[in-house]
This record gives sequence, structure tokens and C-alpha cells, in this order.
Amino acid sequence: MTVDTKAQVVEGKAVPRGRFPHIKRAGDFLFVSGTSSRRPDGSFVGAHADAFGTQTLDIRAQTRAVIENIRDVLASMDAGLGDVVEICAYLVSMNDFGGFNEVYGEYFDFDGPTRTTVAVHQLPHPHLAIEIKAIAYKPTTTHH
Ligand SMILES: O=C(O)C/C=C/C(=O)C(=O)O
Repeated sequence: MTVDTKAQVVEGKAVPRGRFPHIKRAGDFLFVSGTSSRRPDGSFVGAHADAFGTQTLDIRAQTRAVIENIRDVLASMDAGLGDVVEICAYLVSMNDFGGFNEVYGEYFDFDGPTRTTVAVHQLPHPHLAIEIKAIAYKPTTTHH
């Protein structure tokens, strides 16, 4: 048996910062790479600096942007947030867990994906407070 695979860099989304796709199908499953609040122009939703350069990161704004970026990436393969079966969320600080969890609950419920949340030492940019990777189950209509 062969497993259908298809990887995609999604037009209109922030370009991956390395040689990997936004999303990859493997059989009936879709794997979404670690996704941040980065916009296509390289700026970040939920990251602001004052006149002195003091930085404020907004976990609620970042969580919303990350989930909506994942939604857009899934849409490129005709899937949606309702197809997500597993989520792994990476926070830089567990002090942000409350804000993250609040926004997360606007998109997912107890019948939604399983979830694991961990705190990590760093993410790939200092403006990031959160990154999420996801797996969706979206069988194709054609079976061999
Ligand atoms: O794309 C981003 O803004 C952040 C995510 C990056 C990665 O997870 C990675 O480079 O592997």
C-alpha cells in the first residue's frame, strides 16, 4: 500500500523561515508546521514596542492570530479547524496560560482536538509568546 503525500507552501501566508512546508498531507492526515502570529510582511500580531523599545507581547492577540493562521493553512487543503484532532501549543511562559486558554476556548471545545501545552525556553523569534502545531484528520474522497 502506498500513502499519498503532498506538501504545500501556502501563497499569501508568512513564508516559512526554513526549508519546510506550511502543511503536509500523509494519507488521511494533515500535519501543520509550527505556526506563529507572523504576518506575510514579517511583522507579528500581538507584539508592540514603545518609544524606548520596551516590548509588550499580547498572548490573547497572538493566540487568536496563530489559530487563524492555522485555519488559513488548513483551508489550502480544503480542511478547517473542525478537522483538527491534535494540538501542541508552545508557550514561552506559563504565566500566559490563562490568556492563551481563554482565547483557545473560543475556537475549540471538549469534542475538539486533544491538546498538550508546554513551556519552552525560546521560540524562533523574540517577539513570539506562542507557537502551535496541529494535526488534522481529513480523508480524501478517493481511496485506492
Ligand atoms: O514561522 C514562524 O514565525 C515561527 C515558527 C517557526 C518554526 O517553527 C520553525 O522554524 O521550525
